[in-house]
Amino acid sequence: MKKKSLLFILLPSIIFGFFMLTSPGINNKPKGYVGISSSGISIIILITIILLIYFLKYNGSPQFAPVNLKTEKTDKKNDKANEPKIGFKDVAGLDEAKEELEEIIDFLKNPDKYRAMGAKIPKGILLHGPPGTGKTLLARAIAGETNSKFIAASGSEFVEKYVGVGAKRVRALFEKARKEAPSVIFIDEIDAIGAKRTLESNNEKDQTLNQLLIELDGFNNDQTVIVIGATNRIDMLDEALKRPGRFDRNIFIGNPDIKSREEIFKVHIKNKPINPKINISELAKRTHGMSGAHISNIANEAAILAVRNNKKSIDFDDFNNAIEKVIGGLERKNYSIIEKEKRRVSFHEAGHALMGKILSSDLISKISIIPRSQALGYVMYTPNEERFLITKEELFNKIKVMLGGRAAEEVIFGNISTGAKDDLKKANEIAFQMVCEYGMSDLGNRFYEPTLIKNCYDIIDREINKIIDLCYKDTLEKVKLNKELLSKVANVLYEKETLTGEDLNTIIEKYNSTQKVSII
Ligand SMILES: Nc1ncnc2c1ncn2[C@@H]1O[C@H](COP(=O)(O)OP(=O)(O)OP(=O)(O)O)[C@@H](O)[C@H]1O
Ligand SMILES: [Zn+2]
Repeated sequence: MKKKSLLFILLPSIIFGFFMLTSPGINNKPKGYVGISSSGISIIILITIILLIYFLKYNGSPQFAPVNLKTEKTDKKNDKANEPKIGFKDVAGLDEAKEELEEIIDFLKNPDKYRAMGAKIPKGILLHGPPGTGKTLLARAIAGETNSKFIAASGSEFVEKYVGVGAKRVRALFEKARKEAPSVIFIDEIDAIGAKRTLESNNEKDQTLNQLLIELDGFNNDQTVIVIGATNRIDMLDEALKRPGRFDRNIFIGNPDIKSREEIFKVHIKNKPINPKINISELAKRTHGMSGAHISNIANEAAILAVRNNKKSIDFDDFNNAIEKVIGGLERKNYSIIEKEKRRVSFHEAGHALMGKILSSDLISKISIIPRSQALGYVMYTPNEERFLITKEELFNKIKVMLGGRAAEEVIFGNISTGAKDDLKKANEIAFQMVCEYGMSDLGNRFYEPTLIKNCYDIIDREINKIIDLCYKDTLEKVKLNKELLSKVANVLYEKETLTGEDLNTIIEKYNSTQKVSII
């Protein structure tokens, strides 16, 4: 019986019983007497006891709490028998992530091969990145590719008031996964249980997290179970969770670039009647900064609009209106700013890349104008070689690469923007260390203790200023000298949104072939 219906029957009957038994007419008591007869008392006590037991059983005591209250929902989610199997072909783009997951897939497919070698089996993977980028989809595809059972849960399902309930659910989840192995456990919003523990301890949360750690440690090599956690806030996770043997691999799943957006569109229009004149790359171009979930939403909206207008197939207008609608649902202001500033961000990032190439510091692995956490774009480097010592010249070069973004903005637009905040912070940190820790300024071979730094702040500040100024002047000069190449890189970046190190080399080589003297 449902909790609510029982309450509806029992509560009125108690009240009714009370009034009946205390009513003077019924019990033939003298007028004014409001006492209760002894049989009345026993009935009320009996009903109260029944009520009390009921509430203790279902509400109060954690021992009685049903384990995994949401199994119904989770089971529904997991019961993929009637749904078509999802594989990597349904996940568009995300090539780097897929490549990283190859090994996990191979393990799930051929666990014995790894066991025979005595190899430690990978257990936990964290997928992190903005919402709607395909983390759940990817986890599902791993299960599909390997014919494993997909067992999904959300971190918030384990957050409970009563001590021990969350932990019990974690145990039940892993038990189920072991029973149904090979299996993939997917815990969305893992930060809800895996958040950093603070001094104000919360017994229930701590127990749940501890249970998760115990389960992760408790796997042995015979069990083919992989745990995938997803979060938008990897910085919030407790370090214990990221230790070797637990979630020791993390893969960033970012918003798609223009090519990936095109592929995502293709996945989502596959089963829809589409006007053959539709230019998908144009759709991709118009959805800069959007996630896979937005694109899937657009495809669906476009189909609805086509039905509403009694069309036989979805045409460009439907897509256009759907894009407008989704943009309208996003914070319109933010979105249009991202779009408008795409050109400035392209030049800014190209400025970093250009300086990186000229000064041949660390290898550039990727340049992107797809927003990532706070940054509107970024350049990723792979360190050239394992190094412990860095020369003064190399530190100068690092600062110049960091200032390359601002210099490019100044050279191209004639003004500067707030976009260089993080670059300036990092450049100033290096300059500060050069002055106070490495003895690389005009103040000589000095090391400044914190107390001394306070007292000599003015002269230290002047030295930092000198270093940054010197670097910026040189950076400006180099950017001006290579303005044409900068524009070439920025324009391709604007078009493609991400460039690999190789793409960058190709652009430079092509440019150099048109020059008498090659600059880089
Ligand atoms: N790379 C992709 N290829 C195809 N479809 C995608 C892709 N990324 C997202 N989608 C679409 O967006 C929907 C939502 O994606 P998903 O739930 O996997 O995102 P998520 O990263 O798990 O989001 P959240 O962080 O909000 O849980 C998917 O069901 C799919 O339709
Ligand atoms: Zn920058």
